[in-house]
Amino acid sequence: MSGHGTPVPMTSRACGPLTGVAEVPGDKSISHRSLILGALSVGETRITGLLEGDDVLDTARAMRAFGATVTDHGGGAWSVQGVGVGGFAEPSGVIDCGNSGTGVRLIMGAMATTGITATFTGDASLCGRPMGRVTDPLALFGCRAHGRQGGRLPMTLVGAADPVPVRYVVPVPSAQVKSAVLLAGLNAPGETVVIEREATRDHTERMLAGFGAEIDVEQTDEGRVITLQGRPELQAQVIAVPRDPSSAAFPVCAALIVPGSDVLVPGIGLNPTRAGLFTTLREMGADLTYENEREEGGEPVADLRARFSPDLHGVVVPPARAASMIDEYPVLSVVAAFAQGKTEMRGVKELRVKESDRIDAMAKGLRAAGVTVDEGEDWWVVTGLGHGQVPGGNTAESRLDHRIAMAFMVMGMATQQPVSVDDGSPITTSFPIFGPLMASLGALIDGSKA
Ligand SMILES: O=C(O)C1=C[C@@H](OP(=O)(O)O)[C@@H](O)[C@H](O)C1
Ligand SMILES: C=C(OP(=O)(O)O)C(=O)O
Repeated sequence: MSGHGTPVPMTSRACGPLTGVAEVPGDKSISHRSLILGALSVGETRITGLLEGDDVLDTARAMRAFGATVTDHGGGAWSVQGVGVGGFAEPSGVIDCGNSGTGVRLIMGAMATTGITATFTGDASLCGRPMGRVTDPLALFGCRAHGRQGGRLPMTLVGAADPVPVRYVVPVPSAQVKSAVLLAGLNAPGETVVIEREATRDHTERMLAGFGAEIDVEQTDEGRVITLQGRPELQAQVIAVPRDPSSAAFPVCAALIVPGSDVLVPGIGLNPTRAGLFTTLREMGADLTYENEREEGGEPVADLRARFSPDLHGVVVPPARAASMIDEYPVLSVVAAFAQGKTEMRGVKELRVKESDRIDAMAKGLRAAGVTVDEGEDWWVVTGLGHGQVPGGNTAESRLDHRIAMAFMVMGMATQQPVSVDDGSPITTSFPIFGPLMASLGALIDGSKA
């Protein structure tokens, strides 16, 4: 649970070259799903490389509350003794998902078609985020939700005792919504069909197949049509969680803007539904190479090598790429500030309903650092000043948003004056070793607890 403690102000200042190997933690999306699918399967799922960030630890606690046995064996090794599809027990207390949209929305889906009732809450950020996007499709299965105005947490879900399968076209590009419907479909008899017009990260589909569910994905004129047969017996798995590309983004982007840098980020998942940032950076002229390309656990993986790139230029990032880099726009906007010319980011309305309104949070901080940002409801444009030309000297609000805090810490590594954030404590939600890892590469960050 994040954001409940004392704020941790942090300051980042210009540093010498960043060099070395950045072993970033496990993938957050895959970590949540490993715990949830482990809890819904029969037998013991063994997981290595689990991200031990607050978001995932909250999901582990929640799975215990629903009756699974979740054990931490140390060093990222965990096991989950599952209760089987439909086997969730009614929790005796409120489920606190902390700062995690993925956690709360996927768990809501997983319990929505069991005849139990559960009450969910979270921190101030999560309680401000829309849950109707999940509870609307869950209502089609027969699940009832009672929350605050605007479909906000705290919220009680009364699961459907007699669920029916659904066919649902996801109205927003969201892997969380898609996944919630699929997880609910697990305990509905018959065929649940989810259609997404724009492809979003496909970890749920891949993992459901891995756990033995009958799931079929077809690309049609309507979009990606995912068909799941309900009431499978999921079989426990052995899972090695790959390192998180969304966390790799921070040392990679830092290396591109700090003179003389040369950083290797090994073992990063390059699933095309997640790799949009790296494509964009290369289009901008980044010296970013994929080394030792291979496949691990059914996912394409490579070691990323990022070197200082003095001649970055602005690009237009197309809306079609948004889902594959949705969490990376904050740090991309920082790189854009050090490029020549405008970087246009379009089709990104979803950024306004993340842990914070990420367009607003970044635009305000970038402007305070001397960078011009124009914005509309679903777009923003950063006018780059070029390498060495970004003034900095500002204190940005992190707004309980880990990605905003880390993006501004990266910016301060290459600005003329240091850059601060009022509260870096949210960083532990997704990247608990951010501070020491960046320091080991040569970054100068004060105040870091993470
Ligand atoms: O399914 C997931 O694991 C996630 C989906 C994305 O959210 P949306 O589904 O809201 O786009 C992303 O922003 C989040 O960090 C993780
Ligand atoms: C949006 C994010 O997470 P979530 O929706 O799980 O809170 C994120 O990690 O950037």
